[in-house]
Amino acid sequence: MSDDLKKAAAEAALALVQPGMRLGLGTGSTAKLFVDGLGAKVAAGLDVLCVATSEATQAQALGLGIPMSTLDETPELDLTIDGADEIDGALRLIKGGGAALLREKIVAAASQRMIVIADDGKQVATLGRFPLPIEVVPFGLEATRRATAAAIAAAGASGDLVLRKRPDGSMLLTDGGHFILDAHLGSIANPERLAALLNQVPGVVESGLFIGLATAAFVAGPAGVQVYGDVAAKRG
Ligand SMILES: O=C(CO)[C@H](O)[C@H](O)COP(=O)(O)O
Repeated sequence: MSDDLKKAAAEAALALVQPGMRLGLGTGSTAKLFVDGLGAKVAAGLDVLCVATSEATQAQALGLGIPMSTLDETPELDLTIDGADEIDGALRLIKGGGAALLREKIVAAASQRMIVIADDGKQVATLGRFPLPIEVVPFGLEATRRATAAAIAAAGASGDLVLRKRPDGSMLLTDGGHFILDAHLGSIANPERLAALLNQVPGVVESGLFIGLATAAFVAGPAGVQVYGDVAAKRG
């Protein structure tokens, strides 16, 4: 998808940033464009304090001179801007294509508002065409894989679970030192039930189902940027 659409979504989100805000910075190519734009604003004098959702975003932000904090020092954030792999009509998301789902979910949950920025290729009627990332601890991998498959079946879904590797064939490790199983489900009829069942599997750290976290989305298409949800709404 063209960078122009991602940039348009990122710029719409940049317009929401106010001096003094505590921001969560997402991960991925769309979030990277937002961080680039934020860096330019900081260079021009904007005062913000940010928390990154990955080591990659942390390095990018520090390189741009953006003041960075941690959730230990700054446990409550005003606004998180992040990308997504899929968005449905209820602002439910699949995230984790960039392997940052765990920190992304922790940062989103610590934010009053989470606004998704994406191109319109990410919009779906039903989640699941994008393989669902499931972060698991390395210990007991095969047992966890079987229990995860059983949880997926209990939620009425099915599909291969593929251990994510790097392009060079080595095992992918997340920033937290975990593995990722990508669940190729095709469609997820009941995301809430699947998320709840996955969360009960010992060894599963988190799934890439983000439910009730995004408060709004800027989705860029050829006709411009569409706004979904309420950009001012805060999570209760
Ligand atoms: O969840 C993510 C990383 O873990 C990303 O937000 C998601 O993969 C979208 O990335 P991109 O903007 O590059 O399409």
